[in-house]
Amino acid sequence: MFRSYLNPSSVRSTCRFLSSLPTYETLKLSQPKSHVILVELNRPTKLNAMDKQLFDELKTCFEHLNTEKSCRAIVLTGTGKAFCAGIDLKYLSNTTVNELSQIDDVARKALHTRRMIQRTQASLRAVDKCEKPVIAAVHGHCIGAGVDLTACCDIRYSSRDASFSVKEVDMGLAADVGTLQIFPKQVIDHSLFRELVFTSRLFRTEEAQQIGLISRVFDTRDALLEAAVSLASVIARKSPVAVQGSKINLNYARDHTVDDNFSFVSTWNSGMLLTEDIIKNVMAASVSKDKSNKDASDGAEFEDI
Ligand SMILES: CC/C=C\C=C\CC(=O)SCCNC(=O)CCNC(=O)[C@H](O)C(C)(C)COP(=O)(O)OP(=O)(O)OC[C@H]1O[C@@H](n2cnc3c(N)ncnc32)[C@H](O)[C@@H]1OP(=O)(O)O
Repeated sequence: MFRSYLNPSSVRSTCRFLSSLPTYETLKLSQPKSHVILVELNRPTKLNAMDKQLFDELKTCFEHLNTEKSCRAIVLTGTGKAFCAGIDLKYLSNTTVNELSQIDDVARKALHTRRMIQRTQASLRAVDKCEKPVIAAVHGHCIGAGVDLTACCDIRYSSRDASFSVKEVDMGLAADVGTLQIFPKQVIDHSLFRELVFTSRLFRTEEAQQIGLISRVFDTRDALLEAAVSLASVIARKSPVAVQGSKINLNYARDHTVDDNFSFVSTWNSGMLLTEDIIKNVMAASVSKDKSNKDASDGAEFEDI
């Protein structure tokens, strides 16, 4: 289906790029538009539940895309009928029951568990830390670690059929890979968010929009993917210096004080304002003014980073 997004001018760079991509068993990668990479969680028979291999491959993949010049924006979705049904329950029970049963000392059990949690955190944080904007396109079930994964994305769209659950309380734990660490800095309706966390109850797109988890809802999955890819393509045509600098500053601002944020951006822009992209944008804007173009950066082409 995504081949239909390809246009002839992007085919050559697509082939060059795809041939250099590593392949994954639990992820499917494609390039629907120039500089846009579609990453699909690919365990459809398990509703894309995340096992050790998927966690590991997700980390490798996003660390690779972070430095891949041909990638400027990413759409993250799931194959099959769900976005993600959370952590793989077999993997969870294997790591929390089987592996721990072979360790006697309680401190060593704790350290073993801590390492597993930190490995899982590093996997999802690779999405958060990736300097290219990541758009989550959510359909069907989005449960537990699936919600954590969306917390690590920059923009979240969904189809009308999406349903969500912050399932961790019902599993007997506090969510530890994104939902409780990132969303409290972003959600609008904290009262409803806390209700959803404490009850683990399923919620639909209306409430997901109310808390600010989802910004746009589409009637069908095709419409969702088309909109997500098209948004990614708009972002990918902008100056990558400006877009990636904006993501770095947004993430920094989320994690620091206002004083720190002003200080950081003054140092950041003392170098970045020297970019040729500013000249290109100014020139494109003056041309576009003549032609009444609505997008100031239309017509400007920017070097890969
Ligand atoms: C360090 C800790 C880090 C992270 C912790 C995260 C915590 C969590 O993620 S908690 C959430 C865990 N997930 C769940 O509890 C969801 C379990 N799944 C379901 O409840 C249902 O599958 C469903 C999502 C409601 C969908 O139901 P339905 O449409 O009827 O499909 P099924 O027939 O149940 O599923 C199809 C197929 O997928 C397998 N599967 C679904 N979810 C998981 C999962 N989480 N882990 C492993 N496998 C899963 C299910 O077993 C079926 O497989 P078969 O081989 O066909 O049996």
